[in-house]
Amino acid sequence: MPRTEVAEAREAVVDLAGVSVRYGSIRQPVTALEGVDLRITAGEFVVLVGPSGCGKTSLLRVVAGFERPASGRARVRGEHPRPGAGAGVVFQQPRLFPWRTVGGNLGFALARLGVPRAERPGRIDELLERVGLPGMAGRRTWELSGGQQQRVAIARALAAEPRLLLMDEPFAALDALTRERLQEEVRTLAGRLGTTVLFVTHSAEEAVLLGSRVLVMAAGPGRVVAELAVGLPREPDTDVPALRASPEFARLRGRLARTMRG
Ligand SMILES: Nc1ncnc2c1ncn2[C@@H]1O[C@H](COP(=O)(O)OP(=O)(O)OP(=O)(O)O)[C@@H](O)[C@H]1O
Repeated sequence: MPRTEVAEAREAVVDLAGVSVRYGSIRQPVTALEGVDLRITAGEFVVLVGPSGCGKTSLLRVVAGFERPASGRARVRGEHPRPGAGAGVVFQQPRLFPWRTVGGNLGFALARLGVPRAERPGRIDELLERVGLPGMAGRRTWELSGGQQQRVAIARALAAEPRLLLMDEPFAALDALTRERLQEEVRTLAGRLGTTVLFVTHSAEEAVLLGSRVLVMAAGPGRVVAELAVGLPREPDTDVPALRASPEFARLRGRLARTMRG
């Protein structure tokens, strides 16, 4: 690897120092986050876990550029975070364009990325295949179930093959089988493309399966209280179903669940 690439690989993609986020009024302030430090380097898959209200979404919103910290410093690749700066974002709700078809939603994203018109139908079919919705390009989004809509939103984020992917409980509304399938898809894809991911979940199992590093947060005020390095294999050809069944996976999941309870 040339020297510049080595330096880039070590450079922080996300760099937060002493970040605090406050909502509400001066009379009734809500401190969602207090003094959070977070450094994520290229290719890391960082998962945030913690009880409801501990500031996970707020942290993601700071990195996405939707929320400005009340104090502290936030940088994404050395710059102030701003929406549309290249990070792919998947929210808890799908937020699709209701007036476009499924293919229209994906085609719009591909067009914005400069994918030539002639290549778009093939790319759309491939993306829908990946999220388990083959042949659904012509459907209206309102004809889809909530879980199916969320899969379209995930396909839209994957379409851009972003270098930074921010995901806020993206699989929460899906049935167990679809969730497992998409966990495997996102894990493999991120590994193959070297995508840096910041992912929010309530599930210790999901956190250990996906994350190379898991940060445990606590509320009142929202902060990071523990960190777990996950040393499970991440090569693109990893047999993920076998990994799920491995004793090491069970050990890590148990350890994280205990930390989350404690
Ligand atoms: N727009 C807002 N106005 C006022 N308070 C807010 C706002 N958004 C979030 N909060 C408060 O900030 C705190 C952190 O919220 P946040 O959504 O970041 O937590 P979370 O860990 O993502 O929660 P959950 O797991 O339930 O999604 C909570 O106390 C919440 O009530």
